[in-house]
Amino acid sequence: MMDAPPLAVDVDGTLTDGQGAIDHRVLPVLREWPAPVVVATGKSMPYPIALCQFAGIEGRVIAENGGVVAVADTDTLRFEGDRAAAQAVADAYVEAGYSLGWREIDFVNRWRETEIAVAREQPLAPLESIAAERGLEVVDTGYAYHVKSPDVSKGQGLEVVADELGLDPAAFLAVGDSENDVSTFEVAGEAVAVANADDAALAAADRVTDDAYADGFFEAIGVDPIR
Ligand SMILES: O=C(O)COP(=O)(O)O
Ligand SMILES: [Mg+2]
Repeated sequence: MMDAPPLAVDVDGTLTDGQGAIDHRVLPVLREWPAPVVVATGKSMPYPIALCQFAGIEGRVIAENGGVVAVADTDTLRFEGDRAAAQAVADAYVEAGYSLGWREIDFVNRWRETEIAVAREQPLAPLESIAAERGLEVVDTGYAYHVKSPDVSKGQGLEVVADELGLDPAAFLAVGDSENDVSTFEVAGEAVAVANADDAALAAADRVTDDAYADGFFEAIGVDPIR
């Protein structure tokens, strides 16, 4: 086998099962991967940082769809996007009679610093029009609607992380499942969508796995996990 490439890996739908639970078999695989692993997610920062911590890997994280980038190796923490603008969209959406759809104590947005996420059970059209009025966009990850600045993306985050690590972004193998992974797929040298991916990710991928979720991730990186 050729040298293992650095990985840019999505979380929800890629390292998880269909219910959002991490497939425990990914933890030793991430830890033993011989090249850098970058976790690139729409979730807020504490989730991927905790994943890195508990998997025993260096904290190299793209959170909030690129809004927050952390590279422990170089003591880097970078923010993009506009939380206040996203909050104004959320406020106007609630003002118009809708709800963000989370529980009263909102762990989805509590530590979110550059965007706002809305539950997918909530109406999308008014959220999109309110966001567009304010120059923001809504991205559907299959797990939440994210109200974000259009110039922020996981792919831009990957360019920052690669630069910090002294790597060419084109050296990365990216694995993901949704619209918010398309920018990563464009920046990475090789892009693999897992079988459960949405149409945007399928169209942007160089390869699509036969297996779904974490099994698709293992297939994408050519690893046979211990069960
Ligand atoms: O937070 C989400 O909505 C999706 O997260 P993901 O980018 O790890 O799939
Ligand atoms: Mg995903």
